[in-house]
Formats: sequence, structure tokens, C-alpha cells
Amino acid sequence: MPPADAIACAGVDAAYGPVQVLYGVDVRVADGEMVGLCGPNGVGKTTLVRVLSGLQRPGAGRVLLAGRDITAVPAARRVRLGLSTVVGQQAFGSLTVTENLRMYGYTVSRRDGRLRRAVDGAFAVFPRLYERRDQPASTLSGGERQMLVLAKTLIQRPRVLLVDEFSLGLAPVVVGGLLEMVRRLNRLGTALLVVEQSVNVALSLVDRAYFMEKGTIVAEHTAAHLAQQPDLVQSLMLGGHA
Ligand SMILES: Nc1ncnc2c1ncn2[C@@H]1O[C@H](COP(=O)(O)OP(=O)(O)OP(=O)(O)O)[C@@H](O)[C@H]1O
Repeated sequence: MPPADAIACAGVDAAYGPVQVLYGVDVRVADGEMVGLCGPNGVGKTTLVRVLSGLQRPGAGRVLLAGRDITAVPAARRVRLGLSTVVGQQAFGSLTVTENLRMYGYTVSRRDGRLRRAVDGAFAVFPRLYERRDQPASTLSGGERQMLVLAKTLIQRPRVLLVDEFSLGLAPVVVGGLLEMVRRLNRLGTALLVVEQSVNVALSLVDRAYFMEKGTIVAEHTAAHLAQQPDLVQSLMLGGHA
């Protein structure tokens, strides 16, 4: 039998009240893989991330983490099972950088100084955060806040990381540095599903990408194939396939 996917969903429907926004969505990310989820605005990408992370119950379908059905498992428990999510540049604004990292490290045992070592390890990767360790997170720049979010995932070392709106509002030079950190996380063994407005950012990172339209997956291609097909990428991002 092939190894189970790091994360997968099958036949997922989701709705906001009477309005259905996902229709039978199937997505899978293998262990160690980086996969993009692309598409025009409002097609359901964030909703799918919410379903995978456990913030929203699907109306139909299943979510599997390393082969285990987690459809009914609450979001907080999914984090303990190795599924982390980063959305935008979220941080606890009134807490300092160090306090944020210690808080994110709730999945790490406090015994034998393990959490302190994990936080120190994250600071070693992000010296800029170390310099700002006693500053409230609300005073960080957007790029620094995104570093804080990535530092959190370095501490949690999840099996799977879902990333939504990674590059939103950040200068290209800042995004470039952060992408390197995402690659590093991936090399450490984290599989990623990356929702990206910028298809260029997504394709510079991922091995494979799904394209969504009107709540369904309409295409799936390797990044290598898409690199040869700029017209295809453009038409998929403009919509009109469903
Ligand atoms: N809380 C909500 N209540 C009602 N409708 C919602 C809610 N959140 C999202 N929607 C609607 O669901 C649809 C899918 O939204 P979703 O945010 O998943 O799309 P998206 O592809 O992530 O969009 P974007 O790229 O603009 O972030 C949209 O029509 C949106 O207006």
C-alpha cells in the first residue's frame, strides 16, 4: 500500500448558511510535498483551509490527516496531531515576541527546558525577531509579523502546515526572504498547502498546484508543467473553466 497522504480531503461540501461555496472538493498533499491552491477571488480557497484546519465543519465529505479521519476532530486537537495553520500575519498584538512564541509552543513539553530550547532555536533562525524579543507584536512590521508566524511553525514542527495569504501586503523583497524560510520548514519535513493570491509566488515554491473555480477544483498541474505554460496559468487565474 502507498503511504498515506500527509493531508487529504474527499468530497468536501461547505456552506455559509444557505449559501454553498464548496462542491465535492478532493485535495491531497503527500508527506513532505509543497502544494499550491490557486484561483480567482472568492472561489472558496480560504473556506477549504477552514475546513481542513477544523474551523468549519463540512456539510459532506471527509478530512484525513496521515490517513486518519479527522473530520469530527476539533481544530485545537488537530494542532496537537500535527496540523498547523497560518493565516495572514496573525499574532497576539499585546504580547511580546517571546511571549507569542512561548504561547505558540503549547504543543511542546515544558519539561527539561524543551520549550526554551525550541524558542531559542527559532530566534537563531530569525535573529531579527531576537532583536525585537521584548517588543509587543503589534509594533512589528508586516514582514516581521510574518516571520513571527513562521517562527511559531518552527517551534511546532507540524507534519502539515496550511498557509493562507502568505504574501498579502508584503514587499517582494520581504516575500523572497520569507519563502526561503518556508522552504527550510519543508526541508525539515513539513508538508505544505499554500493558498496564494500571487500565482508567481505560489509557483516559485510548490511542486504542484490545484486551481479552484466556483467552489470546485478545475485543474491540477505540476509547477514544472505550468512554468512552460504561461497562457494556461493566466487563463486558470482569470477563471472561466468551471
Ligand atoms: N463568513 C462568511 N459568511 C458568508 N459568506 C462567506 C463567508 N466567508 C466567505 N464567504 C463567501 O464564500 C465564498 C468563498 O470565500 P473564500 O474566502 O473561501 O474564497 P477565496 O477563494 O479564499 O477568496 P480570496 O482569494 O478573495 O480570499 C465567497 O463568495 C465569500 O463571499
